[in-house]
Amino acid sequence: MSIERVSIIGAGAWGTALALIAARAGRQTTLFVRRAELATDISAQRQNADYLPGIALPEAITLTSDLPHALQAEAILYAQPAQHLRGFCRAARPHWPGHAALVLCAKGIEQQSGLLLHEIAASELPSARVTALSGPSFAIDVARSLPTAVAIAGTDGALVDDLMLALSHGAFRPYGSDDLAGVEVAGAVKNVLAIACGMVMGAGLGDNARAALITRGLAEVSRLVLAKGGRSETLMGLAGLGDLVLTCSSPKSRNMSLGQELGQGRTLAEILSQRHSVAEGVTTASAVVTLARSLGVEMPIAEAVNRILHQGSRLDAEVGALLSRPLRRESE
Ligand SMILES: NC(=O)c1ccc[n+]([C@@H]2O[C@H](COP(=O)([O-])OP(=O)(O)OC[C@H]3O[C@@H](n4cnc5c(N)ncnc54)[C@H](O)[C@@H]3O)[C@@H](O)[C@H]2O)c1
Ligand SMILES: O=P(O)(O)OC[C@H](O)CO
Repeated sequence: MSIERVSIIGAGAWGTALALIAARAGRQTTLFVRRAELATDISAQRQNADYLPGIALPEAITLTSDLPHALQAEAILYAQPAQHLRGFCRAARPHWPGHAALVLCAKGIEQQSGLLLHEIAASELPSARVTALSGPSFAIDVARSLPTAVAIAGTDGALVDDLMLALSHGAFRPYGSDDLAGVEVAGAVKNVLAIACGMVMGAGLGDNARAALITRGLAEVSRLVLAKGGRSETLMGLAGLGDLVLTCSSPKSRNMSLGQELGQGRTLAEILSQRHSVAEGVTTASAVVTLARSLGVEMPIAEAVNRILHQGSRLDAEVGALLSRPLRRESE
């Protein structure tokens, strides 16, 4: 299938960057904005001042707040926060075009159910051909045309190939994968681990501690990926190690910077009250704990992050508990 029309749902930083990718690749590009006045503002100013200030949006990107109109496309890229996917699917269902691809570009797990995003889409939007786009990709770097590689995953190989062709251009390079579950789990859990890394950096626990967290975090994500039917090779790829390293090493990450502020002693409520950007790891932390427990997967770092974020536990107590766990073989 030739993909000419690409619509992006959500005009946050990532949705806006994805619209730039599609337009630069020569696609007929529509960016769906929930609020009509914001669509008018962005259209008039040709920039998204709230989420990607200073980045010019070409005329080739059409802004709309009319969902049925936005759904007139061969590929529909979902770029709102993960917790809103179910609501989007329900709103889109009556208007969903026959064979359109749904590309999940959010990174998270549903808090109530512990479901992955493709599982929500399969139940709420059964006619959609579901794929996911994930990997190390700060929106601002993509918007500035800095070199970026991502994974596009789906079980329909021909569709994955079509999406790669439709979105690749210049410095933006997608790789294909058939491991939808692996790519999704890796992309969601890295946000929780980035909060953990931010906390240890904010508390001054040092680079050794962060490297240990990244490595042991990778071990626990691997267990969850395998339990969800994904493959361990995916963890060595862009959506796995690539995104984990990026997000756990840069204060440009909203998740890592939120963790840093927590590590410096601020409360979650204070931090969230001063931000308008999403840090998906906050909701994913409890979702991943629910999911891991239901599958009998041990995830001590995610459990610790969840207790600090949502149950009032202290960082020093959680670090002490992690360090005093029984000694074991690294590959167990
Ligand atoms: N920013 C990045 O660099 C980046 C890169 C890759 C993936 N992502 C993922 O993309 C998703 C969106 O992140 P972002 O960075 O664009 O967010 P953002 O913080 O820049 O923007 C917030 C977005 O949430 C939307 N929103 C707020 N309340 C909503 C509601 N009630 N219903 C529906 N939408 C609502 C806003 O319209 C806006 O699109 C997240 O899952 C994130 O993990 C972000
Ligand atoms: O800013 P973050 O922490 O949401 O990370 C953004 C992207 O997921 C990085 O790949």
